[in-house]
Amino acid sequence: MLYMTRMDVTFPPHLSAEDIAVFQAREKEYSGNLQREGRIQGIWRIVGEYANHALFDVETNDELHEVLSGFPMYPYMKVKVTPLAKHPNSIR
Ligand SMILES: O=C(O)C[C@H]1C=CC(=O)O1
Repeated sequence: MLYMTRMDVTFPPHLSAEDIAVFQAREKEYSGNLQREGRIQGIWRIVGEYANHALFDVETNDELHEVLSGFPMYPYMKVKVTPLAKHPNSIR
């Protein structure tokens, strides 16, 4: 099942630049693993925002929730999920 997500990241002001760098490194590793596994099909930066759109391919809502809540930055993310169905005009 395909899901388009939007993740907005807001770090609390008490986190230092070093704390944030650690989160970013952990996030890169976690996200890279999901991309290598094919559970993230693509991820794009939303221009001008600390936010992304990502296309997930997972089996169930529960799996998506597990994957999303495993992101190291999850406590600092607002996530919007859009489930995708086949468009009747799609040629693929
Ligand atoms: O930098 C971001 O957009 C936050 C984060 C969420 C997933 C990911 O790979 O990075």
